[in-house]
Amino acid sequence: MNDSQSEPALDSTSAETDSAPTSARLRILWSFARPYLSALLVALLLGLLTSAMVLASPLVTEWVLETLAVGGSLRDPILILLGLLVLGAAVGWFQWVLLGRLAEDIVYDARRRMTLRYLGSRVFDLLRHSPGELVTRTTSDTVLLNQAASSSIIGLINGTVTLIGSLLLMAWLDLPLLLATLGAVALVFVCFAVLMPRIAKAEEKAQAALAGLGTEVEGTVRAVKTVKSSSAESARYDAVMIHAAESRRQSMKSVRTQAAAWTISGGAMDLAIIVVLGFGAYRVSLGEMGVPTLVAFLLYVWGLMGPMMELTQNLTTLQSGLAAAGRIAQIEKLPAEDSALEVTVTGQADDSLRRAEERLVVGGPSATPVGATQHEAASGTPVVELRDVTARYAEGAEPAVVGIDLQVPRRGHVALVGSSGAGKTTVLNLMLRFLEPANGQLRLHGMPYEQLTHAQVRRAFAYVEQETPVVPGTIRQNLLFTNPQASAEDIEAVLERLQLAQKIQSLPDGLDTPLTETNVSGGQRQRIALARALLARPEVLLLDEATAQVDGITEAAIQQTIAEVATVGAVVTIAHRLSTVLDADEILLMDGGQIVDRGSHVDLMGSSGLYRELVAALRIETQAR
Ligand SMILES: Nc1ncnc2c1ncn2[C@@H]1O[C@H](COP(=O)(O)OP(=O)(O)OP(=O)(O)O)[C@@H](O)[C@H]1O
Repeated sequence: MNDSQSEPALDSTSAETDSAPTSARLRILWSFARPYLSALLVALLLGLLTSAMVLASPLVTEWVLETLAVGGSLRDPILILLGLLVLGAAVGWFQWVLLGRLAEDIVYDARRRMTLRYLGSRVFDLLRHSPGELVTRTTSDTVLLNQAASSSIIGLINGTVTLIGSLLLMAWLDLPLLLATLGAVALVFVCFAVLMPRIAKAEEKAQAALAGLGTEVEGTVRAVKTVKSSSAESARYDAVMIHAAESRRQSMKSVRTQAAAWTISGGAMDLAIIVVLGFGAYRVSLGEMGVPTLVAFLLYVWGLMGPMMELTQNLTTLQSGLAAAGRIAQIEKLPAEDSALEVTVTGQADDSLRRAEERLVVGGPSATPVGATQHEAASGTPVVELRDVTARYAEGAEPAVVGIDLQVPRRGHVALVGSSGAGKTTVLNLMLRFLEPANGQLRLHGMPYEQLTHAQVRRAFAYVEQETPVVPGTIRQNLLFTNPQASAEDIEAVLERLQLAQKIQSLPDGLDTPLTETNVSGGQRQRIALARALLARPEVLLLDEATAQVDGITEAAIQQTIAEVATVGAVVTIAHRLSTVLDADEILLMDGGQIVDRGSHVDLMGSSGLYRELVAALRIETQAR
């Protein structure tokens, strides 16, 4: 039994992180930056060097002016100024590149981990989330995170150092003038302290609206045919635009507040310059200070805006980054299929990434196929077996199937039939280990599923879904992703057999044409899925027949595929067609989550009223066609 099905799922409302204390959010953010500590330290050092050069320039300027006043040689101070300029530019360039790379490394690493977490998570826990929401977390949240975890940390430190350094040097140059400036500096700080939280809140809300926008657009595009055929464009437009309008409203709030903050602070600093100029000129006239000192002081006042801007901008970035880090960290709540796939999205000082990559990407030793031993083959051990299996989709929910006993022989065709909701798809979900049983056991070649990895179990199967979704990529990639080793001859033969060769030749790039919903028909897409299953040479082919009408060629292709595979391996179908039922070696009749009868078509026609009803319905459907 696997009771971990009840673990909390990812919180789609983000309410938890929103209420998390800043210290917890900072810890999450830091966990993203920590692996790059050495690069961060170098960037910080370079930043401090730049600050030192920025701070030194006015003093050297003062020296130039003083030298000019006494008629000395300007060579040394000018050379030093030029040296500072060149060195500052070089250090600034290097720091820029270093921070840019650091930011990209952080975002790349986060995306890598998130993708592995999605791929390794339990199917139905992942499906509970809207793809749009997961897309936003992987794309835009990671961008907010990278800025916060790299440049904003450095920017905050640099800004603080430059600001404090400037103030100290200004105090050293002339204390009374500094006191006259401090009023303006204090006004700027109060202004930002009051307005910044509002800016951050608005940006956070704009980001949340963006996630909603992604979800709505994604859902609308995906269901565009239903939307159009039900003339629901207006309703979908409204649903999308609510989020777009909210994003604009919040962003405008942020823009207005930022404009106010910058106007007030810019005005305050301009005022400070006028005060310093007036008061400074007065003190020069009294002989209490020299013109060079006044100029140097003014340069510091002009320069003050720089670190203050740096501090406030980076504080805003940090705020958005903290919220994004919180949302990204929630991905860790997606329950993994097994512990080896529990990639930590934060706190990267572990080897979970390597473990998961070995499992999912390079297919380590765990993906070794489980074959039947000669003894098992001889003794007729079923390839797949369900023993008294009960399963539910969520803790506390009604079981979807109860006490299922079922054996799939190594060769032949087993058909599952039953009305809608009878539990047929659930049986396939269990076989593919998308769902864990609450009770009972599944076995592959006599080996309990618990002793095998998910990859080992799945290697035995090829699964043709009813809706056969298009996996992004070319037709060739779609055909080969279960068996990349299939030869060109194999592909050609399978395409010929399923009457796809001509269609594919007619496409502009043949097999290398991207597969989309529009360049092949539904039936052709289904045949491509069958071709993929045939190329995989599975031990067990699982086929969920389309309930909707399929074209004659596709129906014949399905028939042929089942017949061919059943002679060399096992086929389990969810049968929605009379012909499929008639072909089956064993039919399992399901009702209310249980197998209520089993046998051949002839047996069941004699023994089961429910079966006769189902067959009558299929017959009517067939005749109607
Ligand atoms: N993802 C899911 N989450 C929760 N309950 C589910 C889920 N999938 C199926 N169920 C429930 O499990 C039960 C069995 O459903 P299942 O899909 O296995 O039936 P089915 O026989 O395949 O039906 P159909 O022919 O309509 O596909 C139903 O009560 C269904 O509501």
